Amino acid sequence: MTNETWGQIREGLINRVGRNNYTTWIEPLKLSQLRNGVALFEVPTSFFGDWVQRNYADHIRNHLVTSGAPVERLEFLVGAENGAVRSVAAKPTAAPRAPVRARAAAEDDLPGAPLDARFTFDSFVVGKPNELAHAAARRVAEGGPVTFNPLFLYGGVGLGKTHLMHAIAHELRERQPELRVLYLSAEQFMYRFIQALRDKQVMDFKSLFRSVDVLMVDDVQFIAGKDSTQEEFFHTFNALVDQNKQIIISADRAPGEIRDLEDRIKSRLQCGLVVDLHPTDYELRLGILQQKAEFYRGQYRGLTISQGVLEFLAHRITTNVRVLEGALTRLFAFASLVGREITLDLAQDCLADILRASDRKLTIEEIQRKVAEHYNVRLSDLIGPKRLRTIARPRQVAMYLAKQLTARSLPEIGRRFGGRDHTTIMHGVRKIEELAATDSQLADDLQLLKRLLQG
Ligand SMILES: Nc1ncnc2c1ncn2[C@@H]1O[C@H](COP(=O)(O)OP(=O)(O)OP(=O)(O)O)[C@@H](O)[C@H]1O
Repeated sequence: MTNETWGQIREGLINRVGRNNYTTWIEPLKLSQLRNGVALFEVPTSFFGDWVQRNYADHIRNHLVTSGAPVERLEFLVGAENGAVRSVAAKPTAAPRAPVRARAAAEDDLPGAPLDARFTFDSFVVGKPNELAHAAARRVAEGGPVTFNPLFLYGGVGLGKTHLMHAIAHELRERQPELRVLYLSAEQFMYRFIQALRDKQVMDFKSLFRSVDVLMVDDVQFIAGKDSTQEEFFHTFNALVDQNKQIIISADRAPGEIRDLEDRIKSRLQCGLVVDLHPTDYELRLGILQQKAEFYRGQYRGLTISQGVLEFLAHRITTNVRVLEGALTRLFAFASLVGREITLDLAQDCLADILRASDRKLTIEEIQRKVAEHYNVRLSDLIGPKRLRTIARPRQVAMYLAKQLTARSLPEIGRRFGGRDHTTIMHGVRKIEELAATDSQLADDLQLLKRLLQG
């Protein structure tokens, strides 16, 4: 099999892995050779090869076998600039840690935001929901040749985007102090730009932003709808990419979902690696709590917190990490003030408001409204009797989400969908489950809606 044939058959994987994953991980793979049951792919970086090996190797192998190629295993080689290749197994060599001396010289004139010293890789707890974002951030922080540009991190409030960006900046500054690393929020980018316009110093602004080696812009959704800032951002972005300088961006949603952001910017933002920080799961929350509790134990000497209380908090506070941290901080401060032990009772008293807010239940009406808005259909149609496919499918999506995201029974859901029978709801839920397994667009829609509803 040649690379050309691979190019023709690989599209069959879109349904298995979803379009986004296909574009990011499958399309860039070049089949270098297929011999003795081993398919050898060329990949841009060792990180890339590792990720594909871990997550997509089985899909690719099965697909090759069903397409008639006798493949037993996959191997990945990193394509080097001169055409030579090195095996993915080879550990990437970390850039030597240079002394911190050159740092001030490199960044003296940069108008960035200060970095939070606590936001490092060491203090970032890794779990399934943020595994890829963390790995990608680590890769960028190693420095070396730019492999994906930009790195686009997105996710709901308080899930660690800023933490990861600061961690990259800390690490780069330590490894390569001569690099000009600029971190700022999109809001600060806009104010600096407006200030430059007002002071007639736009050329200075442009040359300053084009002189950095690494640009990090946090919360980029802020510039949506702000036309001249978007324009300037677009030119800065292009100038840096042309110079092969690393850009790291964060936002509260994927580039394609940011309203009022110009299409050309969306498409630029999608060119690199787009990574989602998923809402936390129980294990990750517990891990974060354990790490922070360790820190507080040192601060409030003599004060301890039992595993049971930590588990209780991880179960009950599911909104985001910022709230979780806030709860623990309050608990330690309160216990130390009143001189009491941290018990479950104390936690329930002291955190009553946070626990109540976390208990807020999503309603079926909220789900229906969000789904109607997403598919651009009327709420009354979504609940009503119309059988048109353009309405019936969103209706089934809403039924599916109502079952997944609330504790309501099928008859209860049926009542809220215009008095439908529970078997109709069950049919709708099953239909969406089946379709989502093969229809990547639908799977993406479900993921987005869940995030919006739970965020
Ligand atoms: N995986 C993690 N391990 C340790 N701390 C974390 C983790 N995720 C988030 N945090 C902590 O949660 C708090 C909120 O994180 P951060 O500010 O990075 O969120 P964000 O995604 O940028 O949110 P926003 O969109 O509101 O800016 C920070 O104190 C951060 O250190």
